[in-house]
Parts: sequence; structure tokens; C-alpha cells
Amino acid sequence: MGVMEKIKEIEAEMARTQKNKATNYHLGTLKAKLARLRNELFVEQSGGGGGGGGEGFDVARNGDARVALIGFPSVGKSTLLSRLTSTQSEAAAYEFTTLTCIPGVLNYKGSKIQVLDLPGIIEGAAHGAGRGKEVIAVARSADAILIVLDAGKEGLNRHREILEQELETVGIRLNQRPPDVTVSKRKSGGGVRFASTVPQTLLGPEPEKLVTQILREYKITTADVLAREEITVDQLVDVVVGNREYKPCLYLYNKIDTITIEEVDQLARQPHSIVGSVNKRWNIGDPMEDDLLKAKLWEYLGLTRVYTKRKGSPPDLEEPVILSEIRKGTSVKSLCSNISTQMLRDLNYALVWGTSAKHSPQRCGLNHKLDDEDVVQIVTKTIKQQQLDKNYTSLAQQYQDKHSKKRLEAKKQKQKKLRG
Ligand SMILES: Nc1nc2c(ncn2[C@@H]2O[C@H](COP(=O)(O)OP(=O)(O)OP(=O)(O)O)[C@@H](O)[C@H]2O)c(=O)[nH]1
Ligand SMILES: [K+]
Ligand SMILES: [Mg+2]
Repeated sequence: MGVMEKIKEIEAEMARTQKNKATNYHLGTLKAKLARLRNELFVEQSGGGGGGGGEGFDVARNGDARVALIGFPSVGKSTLLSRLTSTQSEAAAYEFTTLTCIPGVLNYKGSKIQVLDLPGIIEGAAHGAGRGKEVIAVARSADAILIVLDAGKEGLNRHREILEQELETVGIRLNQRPPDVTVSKRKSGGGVRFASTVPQTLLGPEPEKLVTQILREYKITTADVLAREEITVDQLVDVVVGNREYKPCLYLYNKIDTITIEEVDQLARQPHSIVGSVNKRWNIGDPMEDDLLKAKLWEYLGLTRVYTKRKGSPPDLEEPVILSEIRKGTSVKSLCSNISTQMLRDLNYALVWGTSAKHSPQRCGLNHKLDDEDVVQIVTKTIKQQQLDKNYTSLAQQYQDKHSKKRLEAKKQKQKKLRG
């Protein structure tokens, strides 16, 4: 039986099984099996775990962040790209106008956000319908996903669910944090031990038994599992499988010019959603204008502007350094490594003005987290400190060399002995 048939069989069995306390354990086991098979299928399809490079869609990463436009055909993705960026992507009233990945750059608050227009996807995309696999591989590479929906389409809620499901299937988790669970494999026996710092109500009456069964599905028989929050079976499976991508996702209900104001009101209440019309420029303006969509994207990407200044000069307000909370973080360390590796090496401390500082300026170390619009002056080590550092590094290197030489010598001696 192929992987696909096995998946279908398990899905059918899960649908048949009533959800209650008595079946909890059985359902949990089935879920773990299903997740394993789906993962196998995905790895197989993307060429042996190569990360799903997405043939034909090899668009180089560019700018401070990357956003992928995901949606059904003809919802207005290309119209949106042409509105947000200086790139023109062909738009038309027929489905599948776009057949490849079209990159554009959105300039906003001094940052450059790469926006990727993509072909529309349909149900079954994750398993290869249309160019779905490639589209979803691009979604995996993005820092945030913008799901575009046609507010006037029938079955709108179902569309939202299908898109979420397609992304879920390949291990993308939308607007979720990685669960606070660690699975540490042990060398010695003793089976699977489960501990939790909080009561677990979602893992059935015998959490340890279920956890053991789920881990067994992934051939883990001895491990310590520690949960620091209440978790679901799906979350545990995610941790065990390991290759999950946690992404912020914003939903744009486009074409609200085609529905009633009551309907608009309903849609605007959906979580993580904004409503608008690309054609009418409602909530989605021109590249140079500030609008709700851009403001939300900025927020979901966790972008932060930091202005640097030199001693005795005003800050450079023209060109902020853009840091991303979800990529490399917004610490002083991220700022320095963003500028140069030399800067990171030479940093003594940073002087920080702005909302992240307790007083202005505050003297901060590498781990200090910066806020949007903070001003930072990097104070480098004195020449003497740098010399001391260098001496120390070279001493450490000499020490290491000496010892590895000794070890090599000992190894040679031993081999000589063995050879007789
Ligand atoms: N009424 C209305 N129509 C819109 C709006 N935005 C886009 N459209 C129309 O929707 C149609 C499809 O737009 P596209 O930008 O080609 O849609 P797409 O999602 O890129 O489509 P594919 O590339 O085929 O997947 C075009 O006729 C647009 O003019 C809007 O806000 N209101
Ligand atoms: K279209
Ligand atoms: Mg298009």
C-alpha cells in the first residue's frame, strides 16, 4: 500500500471514530501515525528532504523580510502586488493568470519588504495539484504569509480552511508559538518518562501512556519529555517531527466593494484579518502611502527600526537599520552583526536612547533588546582592550594547537603499538 492510501485509510478511520474520553488514546495514536505519513510524503515529494526548493520558483531572497501572497485563483494577488510595489504583475479576470513567482519590493518605514506574487492554489495543492507544491515551498521560505481571499466568493470560510489545511499539511504553523515541550532522548533504558509543570487535560486520563505511544510511532523508546504548558497531541507530534515552520499569517479579505456593509463587518471580526479593496484603494493605498495593510504587515513581521549615531553627531534618521523579531531578533548583538562581524567583535557596550532604555542614554550589553525607533551609539573597545583580546585569542589558539598535537602524537604511538 502506498503512503497516500495509508493516509486515506487513517483519515477514514479517524472520521469513523467518535471523539470521547474512551477513544482519546486511540485517536491520539492515529494522529501521530498520520503526521508521520504526511511528513514522509512531503519529504519524498520535495526530493529527499531538500527543503522543497520549489523548482522553477528560485527567486533570490532580497530585502529585510519576505512575504508570500497565498490564495485561490483570481482573488486579486497580482493586482495587489502591482499596487504595493513598483513591479507590474499581470492581472486579469480569468483564473491562473499568474503561472510563476513574481517578486516585488515594498518600501515601508525605511525597510525593504520582498513581496512574492504566486500562482493561485486549489484544494490538494500540498499533494501536487496545479503548481501547489512549488507555491507552498515558497510559503515555507517566507517570513510571513499574506492569505488573500475574495470577500464576494461563495464558500469563503471553507476557502480559508482549505488554505490553512494545505499549509498545515506541509508543516507550516500559522500564528502559533512553538510549544514549550522538550523531548530529550536518553541512552540508558527506562522507557518514556513524561513530566509536566502544569496539569495536562488534553492528553487523556493517562498522558504518559499516550506520549509513550506517540514517541514509539517515531521509534523513540527511551526519552524524557517535559512540558511547561498544556499541550495537544498535535503539538507533541510537531515537537517530535521537528521540521515545523512557525509563521505569522495575516488574512486579507479583498473585494469588499462587492459585499454589503454587514458582511464586511462580520469579516473584519475574524482573527488576524483585515478587509479592503485593492481596486478601490480601501485600506490598501499606493506604494508611498501609509495604510492599514502595510502597518499590519510591519507588525506581523516584527520589524524594528534602529537609528545609529556617532559620538557627538545627531542620529542618522534617513537610513535606519532594520531588525526583525522573528528572524534574528532585535538585540544589540543582532544590530552589531547586521552592521559587520568586525563591529560585533569590537563592541564594548552600546548607548541606547528610546523606549527600551530605562534612562537615556542607557549603557547596554549584547543581550539588550531594542525597540522600534531606538537610537544606538556603539562604543567600541579601546585599542588596548582589542590588543588584550587578540593576545588572549592567540594564547588560546596556541594552547589548543599544543594539545591537539599531543593527542595526535599519542594516537600515532598507540597505532604503532597495535601494529606491533
Ligand atoms: N471588484 C473587485 N475586483 C478586484 C479587486 N481587486 C482585484 N480585482 C479583480 O479581480 C480579478 C483578478 O485579479 P488578479 O490580480 O489577476 O487575481 P490573482 O489572484 O492574481 O489571480 P491568478 O493569478 O489567476 O491566481 C481582476 O479582474 C481584478 O481587476 C477589488 O478590490 N474589487
Ligand atoms: K486572475
Ligand atoms: Mg495573479
